[in-house]
Amino acid sequence: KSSLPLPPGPPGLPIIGNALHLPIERQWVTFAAWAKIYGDVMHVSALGQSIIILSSPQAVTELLERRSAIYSDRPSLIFGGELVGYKDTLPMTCYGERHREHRKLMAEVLGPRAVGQWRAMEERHMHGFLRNILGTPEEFLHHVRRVVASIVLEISHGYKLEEGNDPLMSLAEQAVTDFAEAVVPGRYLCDTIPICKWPVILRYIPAWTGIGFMQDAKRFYKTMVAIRDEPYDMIKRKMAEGTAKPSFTGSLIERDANPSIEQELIYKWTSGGLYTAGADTSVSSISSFFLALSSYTDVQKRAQEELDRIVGRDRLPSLEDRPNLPYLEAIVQELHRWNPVGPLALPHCVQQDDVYRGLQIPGGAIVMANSWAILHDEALYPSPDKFMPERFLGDVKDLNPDPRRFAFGYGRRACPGRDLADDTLFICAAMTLAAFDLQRDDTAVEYTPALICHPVPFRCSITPRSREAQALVTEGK
Ligand code: HEM
Repeated sequence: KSSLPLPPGPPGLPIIGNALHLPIERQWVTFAAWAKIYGDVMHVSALGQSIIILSSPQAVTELLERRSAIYSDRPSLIFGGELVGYKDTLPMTCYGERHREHRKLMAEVLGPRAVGQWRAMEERHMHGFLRNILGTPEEFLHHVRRVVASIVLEISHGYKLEEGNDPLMSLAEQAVTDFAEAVVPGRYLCDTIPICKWPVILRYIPAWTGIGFMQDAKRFYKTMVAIRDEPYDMIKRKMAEGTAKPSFTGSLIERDANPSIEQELIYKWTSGGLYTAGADTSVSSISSFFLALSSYTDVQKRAQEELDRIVGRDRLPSLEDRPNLPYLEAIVQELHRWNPVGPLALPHCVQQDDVYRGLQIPGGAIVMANSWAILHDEALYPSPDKFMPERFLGDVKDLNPDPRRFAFGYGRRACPGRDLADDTLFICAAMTLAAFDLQRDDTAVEYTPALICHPVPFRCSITPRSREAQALVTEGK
C-alpha cells in the first residue's frame, strides 16, 4: 500500500500529490515512508488545500508546542462539523475563547489535581470487570467497553449502568461510531468540493433528493442532538426531583442556574464530550493490552512475577502500588507506543503564514502530526515493531523517550484526559495480570484503519491463574 506514485517535489517543501484522496489504508505508514525521502516536514496538496505532515519530535515540538499560539486551531469540516453539528464539541471547536472555556471546565474534572479523586471508583469498577471476565471470558471485548463506559459515565453524569443493554451506553456508542465516520477529512465529497464551502447552500438540500451525504447527515444529526441533550436534561430533571447523585454535569448546572444558550451548549458538550472523546480511546488502548500480552507471553510472565513479588498473592493490586511496579509501568508506556490509538493525532490548523527552517507554511494549512512515524522511528525506538517494554527500563540518553509525550497529542490541543486514561489502562493491566493468564493461538496483529484505531476483533483465552486468584476476583479483594 505504500508503493504509490510519488510526483517529484520541488526543492524545499515537497509537494507530493493529492495524498488524502488516494485509497491508502494506513496513511501514517505511507507518510512515514515518504518522510524518509522528503523529510520530516512535508507539504501535501489536496484539491488546493495545503496539508503539512510533521514526522519528527523536533518539528512537532517547535510548531505545535512552542508556536501553539498559532497552531492550535482545527480544520472546519463541512460534513461532520457544520451539517451534522459536531463543530461545538471540544475536539472540533475552533481555537479561541470558547476552546479556552471548554478546557478550563474540563481541567476541573480531569486535571492532575482532580484525577486522584477517581482512583477508588476506577478500582471498584475494575473489580466488577474482573468478575465479568471470570463469568464470560470469551466476551472480554464487550466487558472492556462496559467498564470504560461505567467509569466515564459515573464521572460525567453520576450514572450507574443498567444490567444488560444500557440505553445511555448504547446511545453514546452510536454517537461515537457516527462521530468517527463523520469527521474523517475527505470522506465526504462536500468537504472537498469548493462550492460546498458554503454550508448554508447544503443545509437547504432536502434528504429526499437522495444525495447520499444528506441522508447520512440527517441520521447523524439525530444522534448528535440526542447525546448532547438527553443525558444533560436527565440530570436537570433528577436535580429538580432531588434524586441526582453528585456528578460533573450536576456541578455545572448547580453553579449556573440560568445559563445563556451558548453557555449551556458548552456545559452540555464538556460533560457529554467525556464519553465521546474518552471512551473509544481507552477501549482501544485496553484492547491493545489484551492483544499484546496474550501474544507476548514472556512479557506477561515477567509482569506477573513483579506483581507477585511486590503486591503478593493475597490481594489485588491498586493504583497506590503503581510507583513500585516499574515493569508494569513500562508495559503501559509500550502500549501507548506500539500501536498508538490516534496514529495521526487529530488535525490542527495554522492560523497565519509561517516560516519553519526556511520553509513557507501557508496560513489555513491543515497540520497533521504523524505520531505513529515518531513512535516507530528506529533511531528513537530500536526494533520499533516489537513489543518490548524493557526498552523503557534502560537509561540510554536520547533513546526511548516517554511515548505519552506523542501519543496524547500536542500543545494546547493535547489530550485533557491523559491522566485518567493512563490510570485506567494501568489498573486494568495490573488487576487482569494479577488474576488471569492470557493466551492466543493466532499471531496476527491487525488494526482497523481509522482516526481512532482498534485491534480487529480477536480471540484470546483468559483463565484464572490459580484458585486463590479466582477467589480474589469473586470476593473483589
Ligand atoms: C488512551 C487513551 C487516550 C488517548 C491515546 C488519547 C489521545 C488523544 C489525542 C491524540 C488527542 C488529539 C490531540 C491533538 O489534537 O494534538 C486527544 C484529544 C482529546 N482527548 Fe484524548 N485520548 C485518550 C483518552 C481520553 C479520555 C479518557 C478523555 C476524556 C475523558 C479524552 C478527552 C479528549 C478531548 C476532549 C480531546 C480534545 C482536546 C482539544 O481539542 O482541545 N481523551 N486525545
